[in-house]
Amino acid sequence: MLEIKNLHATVDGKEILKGIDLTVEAGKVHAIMGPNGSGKSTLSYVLAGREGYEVTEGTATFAGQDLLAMEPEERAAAGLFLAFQYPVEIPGVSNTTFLKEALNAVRKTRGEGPLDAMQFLKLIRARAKDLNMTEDMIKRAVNVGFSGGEKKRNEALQMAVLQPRLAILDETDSGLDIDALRIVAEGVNKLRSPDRGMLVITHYQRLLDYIVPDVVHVLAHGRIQKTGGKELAQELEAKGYAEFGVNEAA
Ligand SMILES: Nc1ncnc2c1ncn2[C@@H]1O[C@H](COP(=O)(O)OP(=O)(O)OP(=O)(O)O)[C@@H](O)[C@H]1O
Repeated sequence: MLEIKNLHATVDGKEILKGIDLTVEAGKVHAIMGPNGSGKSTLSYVLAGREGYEVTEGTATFAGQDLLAMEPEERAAAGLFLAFQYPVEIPGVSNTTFLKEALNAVRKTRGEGPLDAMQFLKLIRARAKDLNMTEDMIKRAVNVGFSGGEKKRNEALQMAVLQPRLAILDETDSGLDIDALRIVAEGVNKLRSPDRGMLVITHYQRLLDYIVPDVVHVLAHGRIQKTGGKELAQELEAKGYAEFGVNEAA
């Protein structure tokens, strides 16, 4: 599904990723944990194709395609989804309009016809209900005036509607209260499927109590330093990241 080899990337001329090797198989949930400033968000931005992040060495293939050669919108259309750590606000564009356009663009790539307004409304209402989101929230402009937790729920809604092949969740737990965390995690768990891969980036083991990962990686100093099963997350919670040293930037 996703195969990253020796990935190096710089931001403003500073090398942040220093040789990442990571394979996410279909049907698996991989978690990345690591101290502040270790490069977790940088990795997700590089995979999504965000401007300003320059890959200097290495490769990343997604479903057999050269991911790094694709434009960001081609990556999204091919089924890559990134739930942002800081979701952006889009004034003047309603959640419903935004998601309908996004879904129909993805459907087009899959060779499927567009959903009409009624079909789409039925879909988004059902998915919003699963996440305890009100009708008002799906009609409002994307993330405008949403609380931190509501924005994270909205990311989960986007993912539930778009049904990506590979979902990357960047600190989706931050800003969520305990009930919202459970609801969002349930939403994510519903999306677990044999043909979908997931990469969950988090600081805390708490999220991983709800979204139980198959594999856990520790990212520190721009590289994967350790890989293990779900028990590695518990170990980190107990011991912290001391054994991996403190990041220069932290
Ligand atoms: N535009 C930039 N210019 C210089 N350095 C940057 C820039 N953007 C990010 N960095 C640096 O890259 C490093 C990695 O940042 P990144 O956001 O990937 O870390 P992270 O592991 O996601 O951290 P956190 O857990 O705190 O969210 C940090 O030291 C950060 O200061």
